[in-house]
Amino acid sequence: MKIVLAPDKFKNSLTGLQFCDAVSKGLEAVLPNAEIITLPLADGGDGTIEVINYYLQGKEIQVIVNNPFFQPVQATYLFSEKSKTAFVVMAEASGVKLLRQEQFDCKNATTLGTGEMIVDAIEKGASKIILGIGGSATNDCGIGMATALGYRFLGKNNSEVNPIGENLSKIKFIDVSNVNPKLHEIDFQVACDVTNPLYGEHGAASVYAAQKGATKEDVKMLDKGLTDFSKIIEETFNVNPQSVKGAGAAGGMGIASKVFLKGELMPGIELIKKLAQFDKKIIGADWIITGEGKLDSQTLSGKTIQGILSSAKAQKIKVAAFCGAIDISEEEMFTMGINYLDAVIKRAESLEDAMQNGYGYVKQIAEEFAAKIK
Ligand SMILES: O=C(O)[C@H](O)CO
Repeated sequence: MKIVLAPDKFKNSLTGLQFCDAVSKGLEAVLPNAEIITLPLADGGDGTIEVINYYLQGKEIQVIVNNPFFQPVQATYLFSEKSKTAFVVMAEASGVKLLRQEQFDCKNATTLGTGEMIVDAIEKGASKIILGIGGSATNDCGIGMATALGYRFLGKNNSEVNPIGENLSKIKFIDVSNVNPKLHEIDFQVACDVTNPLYGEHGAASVYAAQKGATKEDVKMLDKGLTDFSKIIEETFNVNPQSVKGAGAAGGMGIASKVFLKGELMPGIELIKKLAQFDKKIIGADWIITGEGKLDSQTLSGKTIQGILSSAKAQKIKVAAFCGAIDISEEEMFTMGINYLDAVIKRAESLEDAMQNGYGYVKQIAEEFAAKIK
């Protein structure tokens, strides 16, 4: 029997790897001869660094860069000397997680620090960079990041424009003559957390800027900035930003990654599945066991479990989900393609007990499951 363990994290309770450890122990107690393969996954958000490092076997690199408001901050990225691959998460340098809510002010924020992490990775000799975008405090269409890489954004009288969202409409010309010469030797893969277009009703500013401190007027001004700047992008790179899915991720970092880095954009889960060689490693499996903190109909749209279900369906592999809590009906579960479902909360005395003793409960769930499929 071949069983693949492919969980997301249980937020504030178990990491994906702890889940795999608990489930392996539970399965081995009942099915000592089963072949168990551990492939933790993530969608590009929280917990992704740990999962990526499982596959990359990289070293944590600490570097001082600019935070969203041009102040020094220590940011961490991963680097694997062996595969010359770096994994850079923009939120480390340019994310809302660095700020208190009252500091959110995306019109004045920059992605410069993300570019500085990329420069550091290039200097370390990276030939491939995986860039996770999302959770940003910015709406600068990636001009801060691009500035760190040598692009110059010029306004009236060829004056250099400070790389913040508020200034996008001032840009008349992009000077590419001083771009870091090593930049285009690097293979950039970009994990986007959303698929929004750059501007308009569903664009970066209209949908996300208010969460990052923009007033109604700011949102309008930022959306106009993205619209104006998209024309400059099209003139310079011959790419229509509005036709790029995910262009509006992270305040326009989606399109920035495409035109300035020549990166390939994809949903976070798909990128991590690729890194894990997921579709290859699950060949011939009898079961895939997945899990996450809470399973509800919303979780199933576009997140980690959805990515697992699509791969499992393509190879006709049965799926079991062990979750913290469940908020879907049995009918929904079958429609989604889940064949077996159990939850920690059914056994725990309270939410606190479920969170604190998740490991033991998950192991128990795995033992019961193994006894049923034996
Ligand atoms: O950073 C942001 O703007 C959101 O996470 C969407 O990408």
